[in-house]
Amino acid sequence: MIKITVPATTANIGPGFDSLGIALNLYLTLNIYEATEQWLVEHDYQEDMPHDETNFIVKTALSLVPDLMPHRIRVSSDIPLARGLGSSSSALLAGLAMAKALAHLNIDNEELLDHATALEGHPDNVAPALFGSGVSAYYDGSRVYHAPLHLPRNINFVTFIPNYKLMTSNARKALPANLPFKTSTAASAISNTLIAALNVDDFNTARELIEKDLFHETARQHLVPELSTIRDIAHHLDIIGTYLSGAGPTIITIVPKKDTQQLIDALSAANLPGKILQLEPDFQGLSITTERRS
Ligand SMILES: Nc1ncnc2c1ncn2[C@@H]1O[C@H](COP(=O)(O)OP(=O)(O)O)[C@@H](O)[C@H]1O
Ligand SMILES: N[C@@H](CCOP(=O)(O)O)C(=O)O
Repeated sequence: MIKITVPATTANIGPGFDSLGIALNLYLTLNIYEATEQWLVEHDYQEDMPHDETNFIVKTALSLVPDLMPHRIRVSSDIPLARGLGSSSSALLAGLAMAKALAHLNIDNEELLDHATALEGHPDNVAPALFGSGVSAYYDGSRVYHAPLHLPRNINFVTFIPNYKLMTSNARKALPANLPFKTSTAASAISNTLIAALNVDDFNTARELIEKDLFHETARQHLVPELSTIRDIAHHLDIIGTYLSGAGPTIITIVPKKDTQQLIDALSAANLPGKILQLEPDFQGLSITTERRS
């Protein structure tokens, strides 16, 4: 049996729109069993998700190797769908990794990343899902340039997942078609300075810049009213950097570990409709293991 695991991801991290992302410790697991006549996809999603070759994971695998031999596969995942935690990127990478493993393809992670980004359209989820930890990336339309993002030690990602879904494609429709030159300069300066602050463990500067995004949050905040509520709660505790995870609706506050419980208690008391999780970075990224049955 071949087992593929891919972590969840939180993208943008405030001002790093389509560029910054961090892998988190929720996982999609894909088990690949025997070869079969037709693709057979078992899964435990509550959703109406195809069990045949029209399944997204199989379609992604076939985009890389069109004549891939069908197999019985099983997908299980604790990454919620369409919530801004990179479920589509995890499924997409699982499909590509399956094609690579079954067809014994000789492609490295760079090629895998280019292919995954071409399918996803932006690298900020697929890059950290592939490599683990934090990544800053730029896609020029054919190739991804990327570098690790330094993460402070002793932080948690206090994650509020609303009860409703928001498809990334819909949240992208809310974005402006253009940004004035002055705004773009400021937006990129904020993002650059956030990365520089993280590099020297200056968490005081970093957490302020996390909330100064000029690229996407203002345009999307009407879709996720909880963003301003959670920011207010977090600011009262004076510990905080809160941002819209990916395209939303999940909202994440990066917190020093010591302050985590205090924030979770305050968020729980607000009784917002959704789930609160305490997440941590994943440092491994995508993994493929082969288990031999005796
Ligand atoms: N394991 C999976 N198998 C099949 N399709 C999936 C899987 N995970 C995600 N998807 C597809 O991706 C969609 C969500 O993608 P998207 O809107 O980008 O949100 P997210 O922020 O979760 O990536 C789902 O509605 C579903 O169509
Ligand atoms: N940069 C993208 C990130 C989308 O992430 P997802 O987890 O919501 O798919 C965007 O903001 O649109």
